[in-house]
Amino acid sequence: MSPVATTAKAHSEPSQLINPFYSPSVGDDGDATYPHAQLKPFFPDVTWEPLAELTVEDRGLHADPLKKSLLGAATRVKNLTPVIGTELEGIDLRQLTPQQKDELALLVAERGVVFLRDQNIDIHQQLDLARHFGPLHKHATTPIPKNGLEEVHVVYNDASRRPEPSAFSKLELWHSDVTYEIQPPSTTSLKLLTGPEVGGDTLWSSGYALYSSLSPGFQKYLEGLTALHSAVAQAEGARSAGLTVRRKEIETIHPVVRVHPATGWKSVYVNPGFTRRIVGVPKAESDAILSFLFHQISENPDHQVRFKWETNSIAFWDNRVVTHSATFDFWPATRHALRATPHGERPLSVQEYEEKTGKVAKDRQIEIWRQQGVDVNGLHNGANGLQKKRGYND
Ligand SMILES: O=C(O)CCC(=O)C(=O)O
Ligand SMILES: [Fe+2]
Repeated sequence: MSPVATTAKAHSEPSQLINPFYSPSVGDDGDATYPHAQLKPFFPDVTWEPLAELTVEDRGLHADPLKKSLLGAATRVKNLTPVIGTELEGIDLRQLTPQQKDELALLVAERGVVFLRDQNIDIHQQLDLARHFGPLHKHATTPIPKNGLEEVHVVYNDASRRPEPSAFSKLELWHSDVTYEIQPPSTTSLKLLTGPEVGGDTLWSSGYALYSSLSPGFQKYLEGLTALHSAVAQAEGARSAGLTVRRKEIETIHPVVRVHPATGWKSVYVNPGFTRRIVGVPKAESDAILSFLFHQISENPDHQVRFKWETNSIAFWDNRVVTHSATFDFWPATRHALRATPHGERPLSVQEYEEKTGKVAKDRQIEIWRQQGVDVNGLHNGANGLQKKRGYND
């Protein structure tokens, strides 16, 4: 018999509702021919202690800023948009040296998300690579593989249940992973094992670009704020689907603008999936600010990249500086992917970063223009500065 209760629903996050897009987890029956049957979703009936404080030092801090060893080994380095997303060709992730792994961490930190195709790295090797970036996170509610690897988060959908798209909004699906944790994830990877011929793309949105798009007064205002991130709805969604919540749900307050330890760039750190309110301001103000930021995350195409997966594609994203959202347009096809999720540092506000490092935190866009020799005087940021000169809506 399958170890998975037939009523259990395979789901990834966020599951604020019982997510209709996630199909029931089926047992081994009929799976004999599926090569990844042992990696299909399974919900262990176990519980874990609260997470202890972890020592984490970002590997990007150890990297050559020019990333010569990694980029020199690639046959092609293709930026997919100016602000987010790079595809690397000619690299075999199984062959990376420690130096190249550090450079990959820095590249992901700078570009938000990095894609590689045709990677034969298996899940054990993917976990080992992830461990280079930090101690691995175990998710409290999403499925692990049937083979029992507790540090793997399984993404799985198939024909057995038809999605009901009207049940929740697309905005709610945008998230950064498990931001309610005290030390939320850093350089996270997802590898696609099986996917539809077309559809099932994933989108990422840059928190650096969102920060850069705001006016100086608003940037300063956000830099002084903190927000509450909550695991409660996700845990309740799991319980009402009959699943065991493996670690007690928590709520954590993080800065609204955090600084990436390796790039020193400021990034907006709220997300529709898990951020519930801004602390210490009237509720109406919190609702308005979060709604504005959430809509910028989900609707501003200038901040986004969209990836079309193939079997053996892998994405590395830095959960500290991007949000992401899957699409669910591929039913009845099967889509199966595995995630490895290192813990990062406790998020640092601008003030904390500057006090700790003695450095000044930067606006990514201004910094890049400065490097390109652009006269940035009077340009408080990218989009707004240029639009002012050009006129709106021309
Ligand atoms: O299915 C996807 O493309 C992404 C799912 C997701 O949000 C995750 O694995 O973190
Ligand atoms: Fe996610």
